[in-house]
Amino acid sequence: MPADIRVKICGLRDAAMVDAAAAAGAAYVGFVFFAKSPRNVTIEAARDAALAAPPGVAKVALVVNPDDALLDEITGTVSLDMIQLHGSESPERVREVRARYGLPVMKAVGIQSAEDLPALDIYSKVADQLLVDAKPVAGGPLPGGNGVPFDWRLVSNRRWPVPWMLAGGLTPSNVADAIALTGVRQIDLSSGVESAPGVKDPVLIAEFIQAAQTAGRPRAAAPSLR
Ligand SMILES: O=C(O)c1ccccc1NCC(=O)[C@H](O)[C@H](O)COP(=O)(O)O
Repeated sequence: MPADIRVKICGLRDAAMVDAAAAAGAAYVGFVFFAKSPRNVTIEAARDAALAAPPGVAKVALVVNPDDALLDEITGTVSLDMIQLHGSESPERVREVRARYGLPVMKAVGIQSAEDLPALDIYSKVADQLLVDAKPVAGGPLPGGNGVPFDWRLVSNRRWPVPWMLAGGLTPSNVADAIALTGVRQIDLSSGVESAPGVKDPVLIAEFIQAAQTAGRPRAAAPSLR
């Protein structure tokens, strides 16, 4: 039987949110370091929140075109398992960050049309994981976390040499379709489990993870009539 679907709940801001995500079965928790986001955390708040993550739950720092000074401060303060680069970082920058911090790097790639797909092949050669997300609206305030899906058929049953996560507008109601259509085994989301911008809802988190894991399990064979 394939392993369970692994869910990353992104944009957690305190220990209570981390507790709720971990209790519901999240495999990853994400902290957003981006001042314009309603999910932005200070480095100190992320440090405290990360301490609430039990062993086995990976702690991810999400940054957008970070310089080394910011990454030095984050990685020197917060206990982390992965860095998520969510800006326009080049493949060379992905390599540099991996080498400098000794942490796995997940590179987010925004998808809107088939023209965006070659970037996934390029980044799959330098990153440890890919985050296949909806492309943000041009001129919009946030590079991610916009609650907007893309056309999942573009990545239907696609594989890369590294693991990947699907993101963009996923909710408890549409996650089963997303899994069925793409064959993805890892899911990332943020706004789909919020009661208000930046405020995670523990009930929605539990509902989402339950829906994702149910959808990811192979169906039992129909009983024989004889
Ligand atoms: O979530 C944010 O506020 C954010 C800000 C800046 C860059 C990226 C951001 N989020 C990226 C994520 O990893 C989200 O989980 C992903 O884009 C999906 O978001 P959603 O469509 O809200 O589920």
